[in-house]
Amino acid sequence: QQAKKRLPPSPKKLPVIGNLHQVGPSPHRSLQSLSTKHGPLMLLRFGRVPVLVVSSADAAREIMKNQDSIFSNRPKLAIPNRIFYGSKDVVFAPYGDYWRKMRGICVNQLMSPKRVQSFRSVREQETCLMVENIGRLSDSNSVVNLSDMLALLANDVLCRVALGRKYSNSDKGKEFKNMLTEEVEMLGTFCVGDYIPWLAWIDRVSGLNGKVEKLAKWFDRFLESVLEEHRSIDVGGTSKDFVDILLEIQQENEKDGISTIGDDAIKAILLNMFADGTDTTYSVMEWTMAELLKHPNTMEKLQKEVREAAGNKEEITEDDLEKLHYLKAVFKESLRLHVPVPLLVTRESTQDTKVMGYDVTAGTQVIVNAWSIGRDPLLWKNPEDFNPERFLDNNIDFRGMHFELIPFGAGRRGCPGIAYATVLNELAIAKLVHKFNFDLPDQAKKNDLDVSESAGITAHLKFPLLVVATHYT
Ligand code: HEM
Repeated sequence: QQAKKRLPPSPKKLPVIGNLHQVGPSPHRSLQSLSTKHGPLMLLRFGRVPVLVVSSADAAREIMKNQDSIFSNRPKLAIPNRIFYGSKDVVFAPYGDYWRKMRGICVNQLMSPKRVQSFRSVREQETCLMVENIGRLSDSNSVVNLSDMLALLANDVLCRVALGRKYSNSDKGKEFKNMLTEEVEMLGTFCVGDYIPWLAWIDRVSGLNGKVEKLAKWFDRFLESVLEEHRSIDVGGTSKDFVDILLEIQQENEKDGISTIGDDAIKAILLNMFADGTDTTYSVMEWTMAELLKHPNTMEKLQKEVREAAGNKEEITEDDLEKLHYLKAVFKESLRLHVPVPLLVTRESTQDTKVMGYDVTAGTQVIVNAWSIGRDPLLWKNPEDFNPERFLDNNIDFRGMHFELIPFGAGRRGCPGIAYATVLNELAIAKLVHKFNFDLPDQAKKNDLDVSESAGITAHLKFPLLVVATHYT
């Protein structure tokens, strides 16, 4: 029976670890190079776990559209399980009724178009503040660390939207930011015990378990205090933040006697938002600015479009974004080349099935290499070039319908934060290129801008983006 199975091609494995030794510090790159040898559907083994690696748009469509219901589970992994209160969140919750309920809250309550719209003033105030800060540095001829500015923007906006206020000016805020960085790093960390259970002691001895425990406890204390504050202070008529909304749902559920979402679920959702919603958003803005600095003609064309749309107005606003077609093309091109989460979020199959003629067994983990699909020469002409023009004469989009461009995933488990991320990104980039001309500091000019990638789950620039900004008048 077993012998009749037609499994996808696999590279050679080593005993015990399987193919783990072939996944280097940039897994999307090593998996891409393996897939050029073994094909767009490749079966690896990480320890005892079968892992299907998907590297073409057709294979991704098969997994995330045609057989989406079979591939909508997430594997239970030790680190997210500990951080998100036993997977009581949305991103890592197993596929089923609980996930459906939490996803519904995300899509209909927290991330609905109306709600995203209700935070317009937060976005406008925070982007204006960023422009003022850059303006001050420009007045004193100082170099601007644009990476820091954009990270602060993404963080401050989400803090206001989710928690009702910013924390960046306090010591607590600095700690919060460091903890978030650690959280994202932790989520990208490989836990030996997940794949080779009898070697789980390595995670204890290496100090990994202790670090995760410390982080989880810190966030728990922090979010407890946020919930307590919201319960004791009536925020009145101002627009509701995520904590207000989640506490309201909790109270209504209690009144109706429905199995309620507990405090742990609320804290888990909030942690999802920060882990998935800040680092990714800031990564796209940072890469976009880096590519614009590397491609002065593209920068000029974009500045022309934005400045013409602004006309005599002091500020470009969200109302103007709709007509900024070139800006949208720049955003897409940036997401194509620099997929913020290059391997998306791992899925897992819940039953035996066939994919493109190959047998895939239940319990197989599935990694979709969106980064590699975005650079597939069969889909994209000169894929390594940054060329927004490629999007001007077609309707290819990143909302999960066109599988050659899936930075937000697709299907049931696709990202519910697309609208939130898109409007903030477009507004921030439009404001920057409207108000300033940018150049590289002399030293960087000599060496040309280094756009290499850092290692880790989110692909950032390896070095902070330092620029000289001059006011455009
Ligand atoms: C540029 C910004 C962003 C990128 C590139 C991104 C990317 C992703 C990806 C790749 C997934 C997994 C999709 C899949 O399995 O098919 C995901 C899921 C998710 N994202 Fe995002 N995301 C971004 C922004 C946000 C924001 C701003 C939020 C909320 C504040 C958010 C909340 C979520 C949630 C809750 C899920 C889990 C969905 C589920 O499993 O049902 N994301 N995101």
